[in-house]
Amino acid sequence: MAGNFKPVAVVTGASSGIGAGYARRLAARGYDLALVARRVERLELLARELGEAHGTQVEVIGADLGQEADIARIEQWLAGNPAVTMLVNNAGTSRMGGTGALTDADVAAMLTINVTALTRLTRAVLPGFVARNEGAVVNIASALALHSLPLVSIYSGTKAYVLGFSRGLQEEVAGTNVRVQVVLPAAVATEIYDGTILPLEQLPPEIVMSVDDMVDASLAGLDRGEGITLPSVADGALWDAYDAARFELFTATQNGTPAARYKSGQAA
Ligand SMILES: NC(=O)C1=CN([C@@H]2O[C@H](COP(=O)(O)OP(=O)(O)OC[C@H]3O[C@@H](n4cnc5c(N)ncnc54)[C@H](OP(=O)(O)O)[C@@H]3O)[C@@H](O)[C@H]2O)C=CC1
Ligand SMILES: CC(=O)[C@H](N)C(=O)O
Repeated sequence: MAGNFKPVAVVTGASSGIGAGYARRLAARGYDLALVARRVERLELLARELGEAHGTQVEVIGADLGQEADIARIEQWLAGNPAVTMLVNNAGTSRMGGTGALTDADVAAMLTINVTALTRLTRAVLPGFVARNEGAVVNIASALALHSLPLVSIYSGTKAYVLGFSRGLQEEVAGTNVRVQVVLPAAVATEIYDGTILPLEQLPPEIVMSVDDMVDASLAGLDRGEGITLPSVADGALWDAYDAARFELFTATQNGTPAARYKSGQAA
């Protein structure tokens, strides 16, 4: 733990859904919190609830992570706060629609909130975590990091970035006590579906997880030392097989010779 500070967990996107779920569970685990989102009134209600329930000290930080000035402000706050020992990069947005049909603002929001802000906030905490040889970054990706679907092509791409970035980071901090966990939930019952062309009610109920189940599974994964957590996947060996195939394929690319099927006149 840093100095004499009580550990502080920072949760972005804590005004609803998965982020609010993390805030509740981390408060119960004894963390003080810094909660980031645009809807400050919701964060304040949650702060009051957690203060009463657990004595949690909560800093409410209103910020629009789609805006450069706000990202920079949170970066500075994180970099200058050695009590922070956990960053949950949860804030995210999903704008559904064909790639050509989305507005430029929709596309910018997904790229900025899901990719740029997550990257910059991670970069802000990482040097302190490494210097203190402690700390955890929890990045919320999605099962769509593994499988792009039409109507969410850009969203899927942003989540594939979160997965790839997090895996690289895991290699970077290997050998230290700094942890990087990437979480790949499938459908979770939250407001992210509200007002979209795929409202929650249209999903088969049996594929939808509750926020509490998802957060509890993810924290159990963190406790188990997992780098990659798939809360709804019963057979953990599926990931091992997938990752082994991915690595075999990558290894096969490390070959300076064009494959025979790409050479004119040669059979595949
Ligand atoms: N629900 C699901 O099925 C799944 C969700 N996820 C991911 O989980 C994460 C949380 O989403 P979920 O809980 O489902 O959805 P919610 O819509 O309930 O929560 C999204 C959170 O992100 C915050 N947020 C959105 N835009 C901004 C912004 N511009 N600046 C700051 N905060 C912002 C919202 O706060 P505010 O509006 O107050 O700013 C809110 O707290 C996302 O990264 C999402 O991609 C992954 C897989 C499945
Ligand atoms: C399609 C979505 O927006 C969903 N939140 C997911 O990540 O599965």
